[in-house]
Amino acid sequence: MTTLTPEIPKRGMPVTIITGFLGSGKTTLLNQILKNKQNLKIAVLVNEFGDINIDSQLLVSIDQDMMELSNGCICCTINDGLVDAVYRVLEREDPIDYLVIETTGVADPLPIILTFLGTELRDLTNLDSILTLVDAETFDNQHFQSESALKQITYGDIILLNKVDLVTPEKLQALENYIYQVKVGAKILRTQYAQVPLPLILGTDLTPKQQYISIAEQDAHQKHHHKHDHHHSDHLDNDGFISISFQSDRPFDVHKFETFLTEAMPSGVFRAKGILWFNDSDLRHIFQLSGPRYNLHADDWYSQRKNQLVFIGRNLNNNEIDSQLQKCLV
Ligand SMILES: Nc1nc2c(ncn2[C@@H]2O[C@H](COP(=O)(O)OP(=O)(O)OP(=O)(O)O)[C@@H](O)[C@H]2O)c(=O)[nH]1
Repeated sequence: MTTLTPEIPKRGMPVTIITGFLGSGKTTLLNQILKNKQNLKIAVLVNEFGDINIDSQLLVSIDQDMMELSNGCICCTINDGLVDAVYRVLEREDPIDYLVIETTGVADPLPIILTFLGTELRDLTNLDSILTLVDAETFDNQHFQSESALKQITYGDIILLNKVDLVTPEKLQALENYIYQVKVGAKILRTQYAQVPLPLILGTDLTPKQQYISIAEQDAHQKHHHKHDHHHSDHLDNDGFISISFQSDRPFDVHKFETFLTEAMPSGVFRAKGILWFNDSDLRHIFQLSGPRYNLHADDWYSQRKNQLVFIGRNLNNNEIDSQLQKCLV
């Protein structure tokens, strides 16, 4: 990772949007940016699909420049929340150099792009680039039967083909060929743990703004004539992903939890993450499940001990997951 900081243009607060499907490495990239930002004052906006914000607790630096938007997706249900949050960043007394937004894994980037280029935010901000993470291990030409996963590539100014450590060179080449088919002339960077020199991804001014401004103007014109707003994203219906959360002030029995993972995890779960408290440990355990893999790693508690878990997938039964987890509590 180079230590150079990018040249940031002066007009309007630059904004970079990080998108990519569930578990592709968005929070990992955000952490790389925060670790290597040097003197750049970066504000971070993290949007999570579930009603508990796990990601914000896993960021390297959590301070007043970080805002969470949980319990909905900024591309649809809580778009107003996005606008308000951006205004709060703009109104800060000590000016911010750069805003980075992490979207949910099921977000359609277009409504978010249009929020920046089709409102008065257009003059106050400078949409710099859309970065799209692609999980090289789990992504294929079925793109999880998710329209959003495909749109994330279509609207990505830079595609970070991540997790290259988990696949063969042949699979990587095949994926690149597929991405070039979906997006002619795509800019693809191969990454492991989203490591990339910051000047390659920040301050690049790659978003084709004029193109989106025309779409926004067309939308406004159609709205004026009472036509349907076709850029409202209905991805939740299309893609069928739902999120289930579990919280408890009691610890888990580690063996029971492991049995849950190996024997009772519903097959519809595509992504899970959590901060776990086990009765026989003084450490907090970060739990990550993404596609076929899961891992647990331990570090110190910074907050009151409790269990917090989020499961994202299709056809999930809240009661079933809840009762399985209740049984793991001590
Ligand atoms: N082996 C490997 N694991 C990776 C790589 N990048 C990220 N991961 C792991 O993949 C899991 C998911 O990474 P995140 O950065 O949380 O993914 P995300 O896109 O933010 O996930 P959501 O916010 O839930 O959509 C974590 O366990 C990461 O440590 C990589 O390049 N190689």
